Amino acid sequence: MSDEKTADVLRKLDVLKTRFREKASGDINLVTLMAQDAIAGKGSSDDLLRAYQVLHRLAGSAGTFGFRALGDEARALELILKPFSENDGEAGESVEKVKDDLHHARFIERVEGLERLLNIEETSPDTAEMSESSKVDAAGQPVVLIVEPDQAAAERLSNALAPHGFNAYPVAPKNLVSENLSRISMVLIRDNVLIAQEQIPLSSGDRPPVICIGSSDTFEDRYRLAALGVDGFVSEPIDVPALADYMERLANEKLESGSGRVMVIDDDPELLERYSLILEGGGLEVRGVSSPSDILGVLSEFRPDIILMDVQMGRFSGPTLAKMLRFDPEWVGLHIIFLSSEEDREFQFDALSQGGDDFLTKPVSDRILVQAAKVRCYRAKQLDKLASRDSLTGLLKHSLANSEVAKEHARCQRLAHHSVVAMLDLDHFKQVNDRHGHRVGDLVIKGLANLLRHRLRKTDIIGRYGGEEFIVALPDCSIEDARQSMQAVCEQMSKIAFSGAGGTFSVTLSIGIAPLDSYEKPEDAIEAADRALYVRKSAGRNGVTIVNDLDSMKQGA
Ligand SMILES: Nc1nc2c(ncn2[C@@H]2O[C@H](COP(=O)(O)OP(=O)(O)OP(=O)(O)O)[C@@H](O)[C@H]2O)c(=O)[nH]1
Repeated sequence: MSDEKTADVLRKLDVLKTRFREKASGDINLVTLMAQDAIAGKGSSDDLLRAYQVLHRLAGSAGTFGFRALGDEARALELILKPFSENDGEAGESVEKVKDDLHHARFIERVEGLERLLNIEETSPDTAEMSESSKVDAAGQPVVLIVEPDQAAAERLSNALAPHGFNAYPVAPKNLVSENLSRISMVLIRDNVLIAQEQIPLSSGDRPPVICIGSSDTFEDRYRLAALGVDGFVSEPIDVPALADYMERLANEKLESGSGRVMVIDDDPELLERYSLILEGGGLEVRGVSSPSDILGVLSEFRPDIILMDVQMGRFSGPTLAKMLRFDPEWVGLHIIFLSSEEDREFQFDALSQGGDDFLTKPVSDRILVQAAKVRCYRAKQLDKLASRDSLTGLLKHSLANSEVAKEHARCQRLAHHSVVAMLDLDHFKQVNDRHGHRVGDLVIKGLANLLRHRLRKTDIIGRYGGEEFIVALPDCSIEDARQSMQAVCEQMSKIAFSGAGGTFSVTLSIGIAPLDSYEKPEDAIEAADRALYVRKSAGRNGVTIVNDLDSMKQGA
Protein backbone atom coordinates (compact mmCIF):
# COMPACT_ATOMS: atom_id res chain seq x y z
CA MET A 1 0.00 0.00 0.00
CA SER A 2 1.34 3.46 -0.84
CA ASP A 3 2.51 5.73 2.00
CA GLU A 4 -0.37 8.06 1.23
CA LYS A 5 -2.96 5.27 1.49
CA THR A 6 -1.41 3.94 4.69
CA ALA A 7 -1.48 7.44 6.20
CA ASP A 8 -5.14 7.75 5.18
CA VAL A 9 -6.03 4.42 6.87
CA LEU A 10 -4.16 5.44 10.04
CA ARG A 11 -5.98 8.79 10.04
CA LYS A 12 -9.35 7.05 9.76
CA LEU A 13 -8.42 4.63 12.55
CA ASP A 14 -7.61 7.61 14.73
CA VAL A 15 -10.98 9.22 14.01
CA LEU A 16 -12.69 5.93 14.92
CA LYS A 17 -10.74 5.73 18.16
CA THR A 18 -11.91 9.23 19.12
CA ARG A 19 -15.48 8.28 18.29
CA PHE A 20 -15.16 5.13 20.39
CA ARG A 21 -13.74 7.12 23.32
CA GLU A 22 -16.63 9.62 23.25
CA LYS A 23 -19.22 6.88 23.00
CA ALA A 24 -17.58 4.80 25.75
CA SER A 25 -17.50 7.84 28.05
CA GLY A 26 -21.26 8.30 27.52
CA ASP A 27 -21.82 4.58 28.17
CA ILE A 28 -19.85 4.70 31.41
CA ASN A 29 -21.96 7.63 32.64
CA LEU A 30 -25.12 5.76 31.73
CA VAL A 31 -24.09 2.59 33.58
CA THR A 32 -23.07 4.67 36.62
CA LEU A 33 -26.49 6.33 36.77
CA MET A 34 -28.35 3.08 36.32
CA ALA A 35 -26.30 1.30 39.00
CA GLN A 36 -26.78 4.23 41.41
CA ASP A 37 -30.54 4.07 40.85
CA ALA A 38 -30.57 0.31 41.34
CA ILE A 39 -28.72 0.54 44.64
CA ALA A 40 -31.00 3.36 45.81
CA GLY A 41 -33.95 1.13 44.95
CA LYS A 42 -35.20 3.56 42.28
CA GLY A 43 -34.23 1.82 39.05
CA SER A 44 -36.37 -0.55 37.03
CA SER A 45 -35.27 -4.06 36.12
CA ASP A 46 -35.05 -2.92 32.51
CA ASP A 47 -32.33 -0.45 33.51
CA LEU A 48 -30.14 -3.19 34.96
CA LEU A 49 -30.60 -5.30 31.88
CA ARG A 50 -29.59 -2.32 29.76
CA ALA A 51 -26.54 -1.70 31.98
CA TYR A 52 -25.52 -5.32 31.41
CA GLN A 53 -25.86 -4.91 27.63
CA VAL A 54 -23.83 -1.70 27.61
CA LEU A 55 -21.02 -3.32 29.63
CA HIS A 56 -21.12 -6.36 27.37
CA ARG A 57 -20.65 -4.16 24.32
CA LEU A 58 -17.85 -2.22 25.97
CA ALA A 59 -16.11 -5.45 26.97
CA GLY A 60 -16.33 -6.68 23.39
CA SER A 61 -15.02 -3.56 21.69
CA ALA A 62 -12.61 -1.71 24.02
CA GLY A 63 -9.66 -4.07 23.47
CA THR A 64 -10.01 -3.80 19.70
CA PHE A 65 -9.55 -0.03 19.93
CA GLY A 66 -6.45 -0.43 22.11
CA PHE A 67 -8.10 -0.08 25.56
CA ARG A 68 -7.45 -3.58 26.82
CA ALA A 69 -7.55 -2.70 30.56
CA LEU A 70 -10.93 -1.04 30.06
CA GLY A 71 -12.21 -4.09 28.19
CA ASP A 72 -11.06 -6.47 30.95
CA GLU A 73 -12.69 -4.41 33.71
CA ALA A 74 -15.92 -3.97 31.74
CA ARG A 75 -15.97 -7.74 31.29
CA ALA A 76 -15.54 -8.31 35.05
CA LEU A 77 -18.39 -5.88 35.79
CA GLU A 78 -20.56 -7.43 33.11
CA LEU A 79 -20.18 -10.82 34.81
CA ILE A 80 -21.54 -9.37 38.06
CA LEU A 81 -24.75 -8.45 36.23
CA LYS A 82 -24.86 -11.62 34.18
CA PRO A 83 -27.00 -13.72 36.59
CA PHE A 84 -29.55 -10.94 36.50
CA SER A 85 -29.53 -10.78 32.71
CA GLU A 86 -30.08 -14.53 32.56
CA ASN A 87 -33.26 -13.97 34.58
CA ASP A 88 -34.26 -11.85 31.62
CA GLY A 89 -34.65 -8.74 33.77
CA GLU A 90 -37.30 -10.32 36.01
CA ALA A 91 -37.96 -8.02 38.95
CA GLY A 92 -38.50 -9.13 42.55
CA GLU A 93 -36.01 -11.15 44.46
CA SER A 94 -33.36 -10.96 41.80
CA VAL A 95 -33.27 -7.14 41.90
CA GLU A 96 -32.81 -7.28 45.67
CA LYS A 97 -30.07 -9.83 45.26
CA VAL A 98 -28.37 -7.74 42.57
CA LYS A 99 -28.51 -4.69 44.86
CA ASP A 100 -26.58 -6.62 47.49
CA ASP A 101 -24.14 -7.97 44.93
CA LEU A 102 -23.53 -4.51 43.52
CA HIS A 103 -22.90 -3.16 46.95
CA HIS A 104 -20.47 -5.89 47.90
CA ALA A 105 -18.64 -5.69 44.63
CA ARG A 106 -18.11 -1.91 45.00
CA PHE A 107 -19.82 -1.75 41.66
CA ILE A 108 -20.33 2.04 41.51
CA GLU A 109 -16.68 2.83 42.33
CA ARG A 110 -15.50 0.34 39.77
CA VAL A 111 -17.81 1.68 37.05
CA GLU A 112 -16.60 5.20 37.80
CA GLY A 113 -13.03 3.89 37.55
CA LEU A 114 -13.72 2.85 33.94
CA GLU A 115 -13.42 6.49 32.90
CA ARG A 116 -9.81 6.48 34.13
CA LEU A 117 -9.07 3.30 32.14
CA LEU A 118 -10.23 5.14 29.04
CA ASN A 119 -6.96 7.07 29.29
CA ILE A 120 -4.84 3.94 29.34
CA GLU A 121 -4.21 2.75 25.86
CA GLU A 122 -1.69 0.28 24.56
CA THR A 123 1.35 2.18 23.40
CA SER A 124 2.00 0.32 20.17
CA PRO A 125 -1.18 -1.05 18.68
CA ASP A 126 -0.51 -4.23 16.77
CA THR A 127 -1.36 -2.83 13.37
CA ALA A 128 -1.33 -5.21 10.44
CA GLU A 129 1.10 -4.71 7.62
CA MET A 130 -0.64 -2.86 4.79
CA SER A 131 -0.05 -4.83 1.64
CA GLU A 132 -0.01 -4.17 -2.07
CA SER A 133 -0.62 -7.15 -4.32
CA SER A 134 0.09 -5.86 -7.84
CA LYS A 135 3.37 -7.34 -9.03
CA VAL A 136 2.92 -7.09 -12.77
CA ASP A 137 4.32 -4.78 -15.43
CA ALA A 138 2.33 -2.37 -17.62
CA ALA A 139 1.31 -5.25 -19.92
CA GLY A 140 0.02 -7.26 -16.95
CA GLN A 141 2.91 -9.72 -17.03
CA PRO A 142 4.55 -10.93 -13.80
CA VAL A 143 7.97 -9.34 -13.23
CA VAL A 144 10.71 -11.85 -12.41
CA LEU A 145 14.32 -11.27 -11.36
CA ILE A 146 17.03 -13.69 -12.49
CA VAL A 147 19.99 -13.54 -10.12
CA GLU A 148 22.73 -15.27 -12.05
CA PRO A 149 26.45 -14.41 -12.19
CA ASP A 150 26.67 -15.70 -15.78
CA GLN A 151 25.12 -12.80 -17.73
CA ALA A 152 24.72 -14.74 -20.99
CA ALA A 153 22.94 -17.66 -19.26
CA ALA A 154 20.62 -15.18 -17.55
CA GLU A 155 19.77 -13.54 -20.89
CA ARG A 156 19.03 -16.93 -22.46
CA LEU A 157 16.69 -17.87 -19.63
CA SER A 158 14.96 -14.50 -19.79
CA ASN A 159 14.33 -14.94 -23.54
CA ALA A 160 13.07 -18.48 -23.07
CA LEU A 161 10.60 -17.38 -20.38
CA ALA A 162 9.20 -14.50 -22.47
CA PRO A 163 6.84 -16.62 -24.62
CA HIS A 164 5.36 -18.02 -21.38
CA GLY A 165 4.29 -14.52 -20.43
CA PHE A 166 6.97 -13.71 -17.83
CA ASN A 167 8.83 -10.42 -17.92
CA ALA A 168 12.13 -11.75 -16.55
CA TYR A 169 15.32 -9.69 -16.38
CA PRO A 170 18.81 -10.44 -15.12
CA VAL A 171 20.33 -8.81 -12.06
CA ALA A 172 23.89 -9.23 -10.82
CA PRO A 173 23.92 -10.73 -7.27
CA LYS A 174 25.56 -7.62 -5.81
CA ASN A 175 22.79 -5.38 -7.20
CA LEU A 176 19.90 -7.37 -5.80
CA VAL A 177 19.69 -5.41 -2.53
CA SER A 178 18.91 -2.18 -4.40
CA GLU A 179 15.95 -3.69 -6.32
CA ASN A 180 12.45 -2.45 -5.52
CA LEU A 181 10.86 -5.72 -4.40
CA SER A 182 7.33 -4.33 -4.19
CA ARG A 183 6.98 -4.81 -7.94
CA ILE A 184 8.65 -8.21 -8.18
CA SER A 185 6.50 -11.34 -8.34
CA MET A 186 9.32 -13.89 -8.17
CA VAL A 187 13.08 -14.34 -7.89
CA LEU A 188 15.09 -17.03 -9.66
CA ILE A 189 18.50 -17.36 -8.08
CA ARG A 190 21.55 -19.51 -8.74
CA ASP A 191 22.18 -21.99 -5.86
CA ASN A 192 25.87 -21.16 -5.38
CA VAL A 193 25.00 -17.47 -4.90
CA LEU A 194 22.79 -18.45 -1.98
CA ILE A 195 25.14 -21.03 -0.53
CA ALA A 196 28.03 -18.52 -0.63
CA GLN A 197 25.97 -15.79 1.04
CA GLU A 198 24.38 -18.08 3.63
CA GLN A 199 21.19 -16.05 3.39
CA ILE A 200 18.57 -14.95 0.89
CA PRO A 201 19.76 -11.46 0.06
CA LEU A 202 16.27 -9.96 0.33
CA SER A 203 14.59 -8.28 3.24
CA SER A 204 12.45 -10.94 4.95
CA GLY A 205 8.89 -9.54 5.50
CA ASP A 206 6.69 -9.79 2.46
CA ARG A 207 9.31 -10.98 0.00
CA PRO A 208 8.40 -12.61 -3.31
CA PRO A 209 8.77 -16.40 -3.69
CA VAL A 210 12.35 -17.51 -4.40
CA ILE A 211 13.15 -20.41 -6.72
CA CYS A 212 16.67 -21.71 -6.65
CA ILE A 213 18.30 -22.99 -9.85
CA GLY A 214 21.32 -25.22 -9.82
CA SER A 215 22.94 -28.56 -9.56
CA SER A 216 22.89 -29.05 -5.76
CA ASP A 217 21.50 -32.51 -5.53
CA THR A 218 22.76 -33.82 -2.21
CA PHE A 219 20.40 -34.07 0.70
CA GLU A 220 22.61 -31.68 2.74
CA ASP A 221 22.61 -28.98 0.04
CA ARG A 222 18.85 -29.18 -0.48
CA TYR A 223 18.27 -29.06 3.27
CA ARG A 224 20.47 -25.96 3.55
CA LEU A 225 18.50 -24.23 0.81
CA ALA A 226 15.20 -25.12 2.47
CA ALA A 227 16.54 -23.81 5.81
CA LEU A 228 17.46 -20.54 4.10
CA GLY A 229 13.79 -20.18 3.17
CA VAL A 230 13.91 -21.06 -0.54
CA ASP A 231 10.40 -21.77 -1.86
CA GLY A 232 11.32 -24.04 -4.77
CA PHE A 233 14.20 -25.76 -6.50
CA VAL A 234 14.79 -26.49 -10.20
CA SER A 235 17.60 -28.76 -11.35
CA GLU A 236 19.74 -28.13 -14.36
CA PRO A 237 19.44 -28.55 -17.30
CA ILE A 238 16.36 -26.34 -17.05
CA ASP A 239 13.18 -27.57 -18.67
CA VAL A 240 11.74 -24.10 -19.36
CA PRO A 241 8.04 -25.06 -19.79
CA ALA A 242 8.22 -27.07 -16.55
CA LEU A 243 9.92 -24.11 -14.81
CA ALA A 244 7.29 -21.70 -16.19
CA ASP A 245 4.54 -23.93 -14.89
CA TYR A 246 6.21 -24.17 -11.48
CA MET A 247 6.56 -20.36 -11.37
CA GLU A 248 2.93 -19.97 -12.33
CA ARG A 249 1.83 -22.22 -9.48
CA LEU A 250 3.98 -20.48 -6.87
CA ALA A 251 2.90 -17.02 -8.05
CA ASN A 252 -0.76 -18.02 -7.87
CA GLU A 253 -0.37 -19.52 -4.42
CA LYS A 254 1.31 -16.34 -3.21
CA LEU A 255 -1.35 -14.16 -4.79
CA GLU A 256 -4.23 -16.24 -3.51
CA SER A 257 -2.85 -16.52 0.00
CA GLY A 258 -2.81 -12.72 0.21
CA SER A 259 -6.27 -11.97 -1.10
CA GLY A 260 -9.89 -12.84 -0.54
CA ARG A 261 -13.39 -11.55 -0.03
CA VAL A 262 -14.60 -11.07 3.51
CA MET A 263 -18.07 -10.15 4.69
CA VAL A 264 -18.08 -8.64 8.17
CA ILE A 265 -21.33 -8.58 10.14
CA ASP A 266 -21.42 -6.47 13.29
CA ASP A 267 -24.04 -4.07 14.59
CA ASP A 268 -21.46 -1.82 16.26
CA PRO A 269 -20.70 0.81 13.57
CA GLU A 270 -17.25 1.76 14.92
CA LEU A 271 -16.13 -1.86 15.22
CA LEU A 272 -17.49 -2.67 11.78
CA GLU A 273 -15.64 0.25 10.23
CA ARG A 274 -12.46 -0.61 12.09
CA TYR A 275 -12.47 -4.26 11.00
CA SER A 276 -13.17 -3.18 7.42
CA LEU A 277 -10.30 -0.70 7.39
CA ILE A 278 -7.84 -3.19 8.87
CA LEU A 279 -8.84 -6.02 6.53
CA GLU A 280 -8.80 -3.77 3.46
CA GLY A 281 -5.43 -2.41 4.52
CA GLY A 282 -4.23 -6.03 4.61
CA GLY A 283 -5.20 -6.49 0.95
CA LEU A 284 -8.62 -8.13 1.39
CA GLU A 285 -11.86 -7.10 -0.27
CA VAL A 286 -14.43 -6.33 2.41
CA ARG A 287 -18.15 -5.76 2.63
CA GLY A 288 -19.51 -4.64 6.00
CA VAL A 289 -23.08 -5.37 7.08
CA SER A 290 -24.50 -3.72 10.19
CA SER A 291 -28.05 -4.97 9.93
CA PRO A 292 -28.51 -8.77 10.02
CA SER A 293 -31.61 -8.50 7.86
CA ASP A 294 -29.39 -7.36 4.95
CA ILE A 295 -27.22 -10.48 5.04
CA LEU A 296 -28.96 -12.55 2.37
CA GLY A 297 -29.00 -9.77 -0.22
CA VAL A 298 -25.35 -8.84 0.28
CA LEU A 299 -24.32 -12.50 0.31
CA SER A 300 -25.75 -13.21 -3.15
CA GLU A 301 -24.31 -10.08 -4.63
CA PHE A 302 -20.85 -10.01 -2.96
CA ARG A 303 -20.26 -13.79 -2.72
CA PRO A 304 -17.61 -13.72 0.01
CA ASP A 305 -15.01 -16.41 0.64
CA ILE A 306 -15.65 -16.15 4.38
CA ILE A 307 -17.90 -14.40 6.90
CA LEU A 308 -16.72 -12.78 10.13
CA MET A 309 -19.71 -12.32 12.41
CA ASP A 310 -20.39 -10.92 15.84
CA VAL A 311 -22.02 -13.42 18.19
CA GLN A 312 -24.82 -11.21 19.41
CA MET A 313 -26.32 -8.30 17.49
CA GLY A 314 -29.26 -6.82 19.34
CA ARG A 315 -32.00 -9.41 19.22
CA PHE A 316 -30.14 -11.48 16.64
CA SER A 317 -27.85 -14.33 17.64
CA GLY A 318 -24.86 -15.03 15.36
CA PRO A 319 -25.12 -18.84 15.71
CA THR A 320 -28.83 -18.73 14.78
CA LEU A 321 -28.03 -16.57 11.76
CA ALA A 322 -25.34 -19.10 10.75
CA LYS A 323 -27.89 -21.89 11.04
CA MET A 324 -30.34 -19.89 8.94
CA LEU A 325 -27.74 -19.33 6.21
CA ARG A 326 -27.17 -23.09 5.98
CA PHE A 327 -30.83 -23.54 4.97
CA ASP A 328 -29.68 -22.56 1.50
CA PRO A 329 -27.51 -25.31 -0.08
CA GLU A 330 -25.46 -22.60 -1.76
CA TRP A 331 -24.08 -21.40 1.59
CA VAL A 332 -23.61 -24.79 3.25
CA GLY A 333 -19.86 -24.71 2.63
CA LEU A 334 -19.34 -21.03 3.45
CA HIS A 335 -16.79 -20.56 6.23
CA ILE A 336 -18.29 -18.58 9.15
CA ILE A 337 -16.08 -17.25 11.93
CA PHE A 338 -17.55 -15.76 15.09
CA LEU A 339 -15.89 -12.76 16.63
CA SER A 340 -16.65 -12.88 20.31
CA SER A 341 -15.34 -11.90 23.70
CA GLU A 342 -17.08 -14.98 25.07
CA GLU A 343 -14.41 -17.38 26.33
CA ASP A 344 -16.75 -19.99 27.74
CA ARG A 345 -15.90 -23.27 25.95
CA GLU A 346 -19.40 -24.64 26.35
CA PHE A 347 -20.88 -21.55 24.71
CA GLN A 348 -18.36 -21.72 21.87
CA PHE A 349 -19.05 -25.39 21.28
CA ASP A 350 -22.76 -24.71 21.21
CA ALA A 351 -22.32 -21.87 18.73
CA LEU A 352 -20.18 -24.03 16.46
CA SER A 353 -22.64 -26.89 16.55
CA GLN A 354 -25.28 -24.53 15.16
CA GLY A 355 -23.43 -23.73 11.95
CA GLY A 356 -20.27 -21.72 12.65
CA ASP A 357 -16.80 -22.98 11.80
CA ASP A 358 -14.48 -21.09 14.09
CA PHE A 359 -14.02 -18.54 16.88
CA LEU A 360 -11.77 -15.52 17.12
CA THR A 361 -11.75 -14.25 20.67
CA LYS A 362 -11.97 -10.47 21.04
CA PRO A 363 -9.97 -8.37 21.39
CA VAL A 364 -8.16 -9.73 18.38
CA SER A 365 -4.99 -7.97 17.25
CA ASP A 366 -5.05 -6.39 13.79
CA ARG A 367 -2.27 -8.63 12.55
CA ILE A 368 -4.02 -11.79 13.71
CA LEU A 369 -7.34 -10.62 12.29
CA VAL A 370 -5.79 -10.13 8.83
CA GLN A 371 -3.76 -13.35 8.96
CA ALA A 372 -6.70 -15.42 10.20
CA ALA A 373 -8.96 -14.00 7.49
CA LYS A 374 -6.34 -14.59 4.77
CA VAL A 375 -5.64 -18.18 5.78
CA ARG A 376 -9.34 -19.02 5.83
CA CYS A 377 -10.00 -17.23 2.53
CA TYR A 378 -7.14 -19.18 0.96
CA ARG A 379 -8.56 -22.49 2.19
CA ALA A 380 -12.04 -21.56 1.04
CA LYS A 381 -10.71 -20.71 -2.42
CA GLN A 382 -8.73 -23.95 -2.61
CA LEU A 383 -11.86 -25.94 -1.81
CA ASP A 384 -13.86 -23.97 -4.34
CA LYS A 385 -11.16 -24.60 -6.92
CA LEU A 386 -11.30 -28.33 -6.34
CA ALA A 387 -14.95 -28.28 -7.25
CA SER A 388 -14.87 -25.83 -10.15
CA ARG A 389 -11.35 -25.90 -11.61
CA ASP A 390 -9.64 -28.42 -13.80
CA SER A 391 -6.90 -30.03 -11.73
CA LEU A 392 -4.23 -30.05 -14.48
CA THR A 393 -4.54 -26.45 -15.61
CA GLY A 394 -6.46 -24.62 -12.88
CA LEU A 395 -8.85 -23.32 -15.56
CA LEU A 396 -12.64 -23.52 -15.32
CA LYS A 397 -14.08 -26.97 -15.87
CA HIS A 398 -16.34 -27.61 -18.88
CA SER A 399 -19.70 -27.08 -17.15
CA LEU A 400 -18.65 -23.98 -15.25
CA ALA A 401 -17.06 -22.47 -18.38
CA ASN A 402 -20.36 -23.04 -20.18
CA SER A 403 -22.34 -21.33 -17.46
CA GLU A 404 -19.92 -18.37 -17.41
CA VAL A 405 -20.28 -18.03 -21.19
CA ALA A 406 -24.07 -18.15 -20.74
CA LYS A 407 -23.83 -15.35 -18.15
CA GLU A 408 -21.77 -13.27 -20.57
CA HIS A 409 -24.33 -13.93 -23.30
CA ALA A 410 -27.04 -12.58 -20.99
CA ARG A 411 -24.90 -9.50 -20.22
CA CYS A 412 -24.52 -8.86 -23.97
CA GLN A 413 -28.28 -8.84 -24.35
CA ARG A 414 -28.77 -6.60 -21.33
CA LEU A 415 -26.02 -4.10 -22.09
CA ALA A 416 -26.11 -4.38 -25.89
CA HIS A 417 -22.36 -4.80 -26.15
CA HIS A 418 -20.31 -7.17 -28.33
CA SER A 419 -18.50 -10.22 -26.97
CA VAL A 420 -16.72 -13.09 -28.64
CA VAL A 421 -16.43 -16.80 -27.96
CA ALA A 422 -13.46 -18.86 -29.15
CA MET A 423 -12.72 -22.58 -29.29
CA LEU A 424 -9.03 -23.54 -29.24
CA ASP A 425 -7.46 -26.91 -30.01
CA LEU A 426 -3.81 -27.99 -30.01
CA ASP A 427 -2.64 -29.31 -33.38
CA HIS A 428 -1.55 -32.93 -33.86
CA PHE A 429 -1.53 -33.39 -30.13
CA LYS A 430 -1.79 -37.14 -30.39
CA GLN A 431 1.68 -37.12 -32.00
CA VAL A 432 3.04 -35.15 -29.04
CA ASN A 433 1.86 -37.83 -26.65
CA ASP A 434 3.03 -40.63 -28.91
CA ARG A 435 6.50 -39.17 -29.45
CA HIS A 436 7.27 -37.60 -26.09
CA GLY A 437 4.97 -39.30 -23.62
CA HIS A 438 1.91 -38.27 -21.68
CA ARG A 439 3.85 -36.30 -19.03
CA VAL A 440 5.34 -34.00 -21.68
CA GLY A 441 1.88 -33.77 -23.29
CA ASP A 442 0.52 -32.55 -19.96
CA LEU A 443 3.21 -29.86 -19.85
CA VAL A 444 2.12 -28.64 -23.29
CA ILE A 445 -1.50 -28.41 -22.11
CA LYS A 446 -0.39 -26.50 -19.01
CA GLY A 447 1.83 -24.29 -21.17
CA LEU A 448 -1.15 -23.19 -23.24
CA ALA A 449 -3.27 -22.65 -20.11
CA ASN A 450 -0.60 -20.43 -18.57
CA LEU A 451 -0.13 -18.52 -21.81
CA LEU A 452 -3.87 -17.79 -21.97
CA ARG A 453 -3.93 -16.67 -18.35
CA HIS A 454 -1.09 -14.23 -18.97
CA ARG A 455 -2.13 -12.96 -22.36
CA LEU A 456 -5.84 -12.42 -21.82
CA ARG A 457 -7.57 -9.86 -19.62
CA LYS A 458 -8.63 -10.60 -16.05
CA THR A 459 -12.26 -10.34 -17.12
CA ASP A 460 -11.92 -12.92 -19.92
CA ILE A 461 -13.38 -16.36 -19.32
CA ILE A 462 -10.99 -19.27 -19.88
CA GLY A 463 -11.97 -22.91 -19.54
CA ARG A 464 -10.58 -26.33 -20.41
CA TYR A 465 -13.30 -27.85 -22.50
CA GLY A 466 -11.89 -31.32 -22.94
CA GLY A 467 -8.48 -33.01 -23.36
CA GLU A 468 -6.57 -30.53 -25.55
CA GLU A 469 -9.53 -28.29 -26.30
CA PHE A 470 -10.12 -24.92 -24.60
CA ILE A 471 -12.88 -22.33 -24.60
CA VAL A 472 -12.40 -18.58 -24.21
CA ALA A 473 -14.95 -15.78 -24.00
CA LEU A 474 -13.84 -12.20 -24.50
CA PRO A 475 -16.40 -9.81 -23.01
CA ASP A 476 -16.91 -6.38 -24.51
CA CYS A 477 -14.68 -7.11 -27.50
CA SER A 478 -15.15 -6.70 -31.26
CA ILE A 479 -14.62 -9.67 -33.56
CA GLU A 480 -11.64 -7.94 -35.19
CA ASP A 481 -9.95 -7.29 -31.82
CA ALA A 482 -10.63 -10.90 -30.86
CA ARG A 483 -9.00 -12.10 -34.11
CA GLN A 484 -5.86 -10.10 -33.35
CA SER A 485 -5.71 -11.22 -29.75
CA MET A 486 -6.18 -14.89 -30.68
CA GLN A 487 -3.69 -14.61 -33.54
CA ALA A 488 -1.12 -13.31 -31.02
CA VAL A 489 -1.82 -16.33 -28.79
CA CYS A 490 -1.23 -18.67 -31.78
CA GLU A 491 2.07 -16.98 -32.57
CA GLN A 492 3.25 -17.10 -28.96
CA MET A 493 2.30 -20.73 -28.59
CA SER A 494 4.32 -21.70 -31.65
CA LYS A 495 7.38 -19.97 -30.14
CA ILE A 496 7.43 -21.98 -26.90
CA ALA A 497 10.22 -24.56 -26.95
CA PHE A 498 9.16 -27.75 -25.16
CA SER A 499 11.73 -30.40 -24.23
CA GLY A 500 10.96 -33.86 -25.50
CA ALA A 501 12.60 -37.07 -26.53
CA GLY A 502 15.45 -36.06 -28.83
CA GLY A 503 15.45 -32.29 -28.20
CA THR A 504 13.09 -29.36 -28.23
CA PHE A 505 9.87 -29.10 -30.21
CA SER A 506 6.99 -26.67 -30.60
CA VAL A 507 3.24 -27.08 -30.90
CA THR A 508 0.78 -25.00 -32.90
CA LEU A 509 -2.79 -24.12 -32.18
CA SER A 510 -6.01 -23.76 -34.17
CA ILE A 511 -8.76 -21.37 -33.13
CA GLY A 512 -12.33 -20.78 -34.29
CA ILE A 513 -14.20 -17.69 -33.17
CA ALA A 514 -17.79 -16.46 -33.26
CA PRO A 515 -19.62 -13.32 -32.09
CA LEU A 516 -21.39 -14.37 -28.89
CA ASP A 517 -24.03 -11.66 -29.09
CA SER A 518 -25.12 -12.60 -32.65
CA TYR A 519 -26.72 -15.86 -31.54
CA GLU A 520 -29.99 -16.38 -29.74
CA LYS A 521 -28.51 -18.98 -27.41
CA PRO A 522 -24.97 -19.21 -26.01
CA GLU A 523 -24.68 -22.86 -27.04
CA ASP A 524 -25.34 -21.83 -30.66
CA ALA A 525 -22.41 -19.39 -30.48
CA ILE A 526 -20.15 -22.11 -29.03
CA GLU A 527 -21.22 -24.48 -31.78
CA ALA A 528 -20.49 -21.80 -34.41
CA ALA A 529 -16.98 -21.26 -32.96
CA ASP A 530 -16.49 -25.02 -33.04
CA ARG A 531 -17.49 -25.09 -36.73
CA ALA A 532 -14.96 -22.36 -37.46
CA LEU A 533 -12.32 -24.39 -35.57
CA TYR A 534 -13.11 -27.46 -37.65
CA VAL A 535 -12.68 -25.43 -40.85
CA ARG A 536 -9.37 -24.08 -39.54
CA LYS A 537 -8.17 -27.63 -38.89
CA SER A 538 -9.03 -28.69 -42.46
CA ALA A 539 -7.46 -25.54 -43.89
CA GLY A 540 -4.01 -26.30 -42.49
CA ARG A 541 -4.30 -25.57 -38.72
CA ASN A 542 -2.07 -23.01 -36.88
CA GLY A 543 -4.25 -19.90 -37.00
CA VAL A 544 -7.64 -18.29 -36.51
CA THR A 545 -10.87 -18.66 -38.47
CA ILE A 546 -13.93 -16.49 -37.87
CA VAL A 547 -17.35 -18.02 -38.38
CA ASN A 548 -18.52 -14.86 -40.20
CA ASP A 549 -15.91 -15.55 -42.89
CA LEU A 550 -17.44 -19.00 -43.41
CA ASP A 551 -20.89 -17.50 -43.76
CA SER A 552 -19.71 -14.98 -46.34
CA MET A 553 -17.80 -17.78 -48.11
CA LYS A 554 -21.07 -19.74 -48.26
CA GLN A 555 -23.03 -16.75 -49.51
CA GLY A 556 -20.40 -16.11 -52.16
CA ALA A 557 -20.56 -19.75 -53.31
N1 LIG B 1 -1.07 -35.65 -22.26
C1 LIG B 1 -2.40 -35.55 -22.31
N2 LIG B 1 -3.04 -35.92 -23.43
C2 LIG B 1 -4.37 -35.80 -23.51
C3 LIG B 1 -5.12 -35.30 -22.42
N3 LIG B 1 -6.43 -35.28 -22.78
C4 LIG B 1 -6.49 -35.75 -24.05
N4 LIG B 1 -5.26 -36.07 -24.52
C5 LIG B 1 -4.86 -36.61 -25.80
O1 LIG B 1 -5.07 -35.65 -26.81
C6 LIG B 1 -5.08 -36.35 -28.08
C7 LIG B 1 -6.09 -35.68 -29.00
O2 LIG B 1 -5.93 -36.25 -30.25
P1 LIG B 1 -6.90 -36.02 -31.49
O3 LIG B 1 -8.27 -35.63 -30.99
O4 LIG B 1 -6.80 -37.20 -32.37
O5 LIG B 1 -6.39 -34.75 -32.20
P2 LIG B 1 -4.94 -34.25 -32.61
O6 LIG B 1 -3.91 -35.31 -32.62
O7 LIG B 1 -4.64 -33.07 -31.74
O8 LIG B 1 -5.15 -33.75 -34.05
P3 LIG B 1 -5.89 -32.46 -34.61
O9 LIG B 1 -6.80 -31.96 -33.51
O10 LIG B 1 -6.64 -32.89 -35.78
O11 LIG B 1 -4.83 -31.46 -34.92
C8 LIG B 1 -5.39 -37.81 -27.76
O12 LIG B 1 -4.24 -38.57 -28.02
C9 LIG B 1 -5.68 -37.80 -26.26
O13 LIG B 1 -5.24 -38.97 -25.62
C10 LIG B 1 -4.41 -34.96 -21.24
O14 LIG B 1 -4.97 -34.52 -20.22
N5 LIG B 1 -3.07 -35.09 -21.23
